[in-house]
Amino acid sequence: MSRESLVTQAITARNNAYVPYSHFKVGAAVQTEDGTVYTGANIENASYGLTMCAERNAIFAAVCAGARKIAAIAVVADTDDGVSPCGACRQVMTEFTQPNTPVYLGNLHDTIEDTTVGELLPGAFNKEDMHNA
Ligand SMILES: O=c1ccn([C@H]2C[C@H](O)[C@@H](CO)O2)c(=O)[nH]1
Ligand SMILES: [Zn+2]
Repeated sequence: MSRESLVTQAITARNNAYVPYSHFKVGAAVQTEDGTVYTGANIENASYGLTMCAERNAIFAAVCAGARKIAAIAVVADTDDGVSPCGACRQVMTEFTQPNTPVYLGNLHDTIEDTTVGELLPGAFNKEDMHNA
């Protein structure tokens, strides 16, 4: 699947964002190692801190379906440049990817910035660091 196609699926997923507080819709799509795509959108709550980001919803959908390895991630929002994932999402991306896993940061105007999970969170804490786990 092309990066454009993954971004297009993230843009479609964004339509279902639930954002009555910020009015800032975000969409995400992740491709697993077998090629299946899972999508997510941000879901807010009257208790603001319970909000869940689009990226994590997409990753968790893949993991709930049994996937453990994610091969590519796309995130989109109505931003001037590609949207920048929050720190929590960067850490969750790290759990199911490799440092060189591509991340496509898009907007609604055909911008796609290419980066990687390792560039988004250098020096991330990861499960290989935990000798006793
Ligand atoms: O990468 C991001 C950045 C923000 N948000 C959401 C959280 C909240 O609903 C809204 C404003 O922060 O955007 C995401 O889903 N992903
Ligand atoms: Zn986030």
